[in-house]
Amino acid sequence: MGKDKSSLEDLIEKAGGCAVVDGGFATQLERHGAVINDPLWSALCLIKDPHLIKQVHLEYLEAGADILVTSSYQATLPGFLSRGLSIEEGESLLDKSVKLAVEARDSFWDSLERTPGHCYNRALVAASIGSYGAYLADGSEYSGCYGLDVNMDKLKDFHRRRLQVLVEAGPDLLAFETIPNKIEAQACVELLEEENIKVPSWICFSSVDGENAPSGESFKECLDIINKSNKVHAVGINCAPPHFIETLIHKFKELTKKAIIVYPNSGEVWDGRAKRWLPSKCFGDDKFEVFATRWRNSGARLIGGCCRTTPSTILAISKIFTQRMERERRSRISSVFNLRDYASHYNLRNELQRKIHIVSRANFVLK
Ligand SMILES: C[S+](C)CC[C@H](N)C(=O)O
Ligand SMILES: N[C@@H](CCS)C(=O)O
Ligand SMILES: [Zn+2]
Repeated sequence: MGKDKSSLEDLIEKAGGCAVVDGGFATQLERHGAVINDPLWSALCLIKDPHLIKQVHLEYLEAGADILVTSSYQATLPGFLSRGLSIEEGESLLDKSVKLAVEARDSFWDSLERTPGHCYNRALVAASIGSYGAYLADGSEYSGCYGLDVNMDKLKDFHRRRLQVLVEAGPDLLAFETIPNKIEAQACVELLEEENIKVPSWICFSSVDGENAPSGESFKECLDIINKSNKVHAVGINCAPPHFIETLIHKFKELTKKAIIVYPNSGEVWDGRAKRWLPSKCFGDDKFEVFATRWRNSGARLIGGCCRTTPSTILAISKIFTQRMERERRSRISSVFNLRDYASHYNLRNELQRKIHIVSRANFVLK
């Protein structure tokens, strides 16, 4: 029996085979002046400036994002508790992170009703679940070094309640982001099963060498675990430099049948101690445009940007994908016309032959 298409697969199909994920969320908050040099990082805005969160979501929608990733990357209950908030307040902020994105999506979609012929899809909201390393706020989402006291149970305990609250808030998808090692990938997979989560999810790894997970463990080891789960619909890389991505897509294609998702950062490197981006090989929107085509041709089905990319990056990607879809649509129409031409030519020929046959038969009868 064929299995039903998930909302994610449906979106990918509607988008012409490759959907666009939004870009750096915290980056865009900062461009609007938000100060997030804080252990809560972008989640600080959930407390201080929720309107700005909605505005950034709207900017990514306008740029053509098919998927919004929520502001919950570094929003965690222990993080909020150490801020002096109660459990109820922390849970309400997690709920709010999803609601803000849903509200932005709904109001943008409603406004499009007044724009005939627009080429947007109704976006999906993916609840961001940053890695344990993100919560540690020491840059360990890029090293995978969690210390000896961190075992499977600890990781599951860390993720469980946030996962429950986010799911309860009603996102379309779950986005596990910048997972740096095998044990955390396994914790996520086991949790999805234990909590019987019905919301489709993706799991994305960071990478600092372009070959392995940051911990040094091979992606084969990591994907072997994920492949066993039917709760994970896509797997890939986020917040790694763009020049690693094409090779990693080819590697992932050999390791999994799941949809492949990539949303790299600009190429700059995060200094976890100084809490700032170090200037290094940095790729602009023009490069993303070229890369995105190559990533798509290599087999990625979800493409976007992560830190230090902005709505203009997403606009560059979505524009070339929309143009491509338009070209494909035109060539489909022209091949339908060709087929029709052929069919009418064929019918005409048959019709002529039938008439010739009738005339010759009549001649024969008359003779
Ligand atoms: C994706 S990194 C730039 C997020 C910030 C990091 N977890 C930190 O707090 O240092
Ligand atoms: N969704 C997060 C990921 C940080 S690596 C953001 O874009 O800020
Ligand atoms: Zn990032």
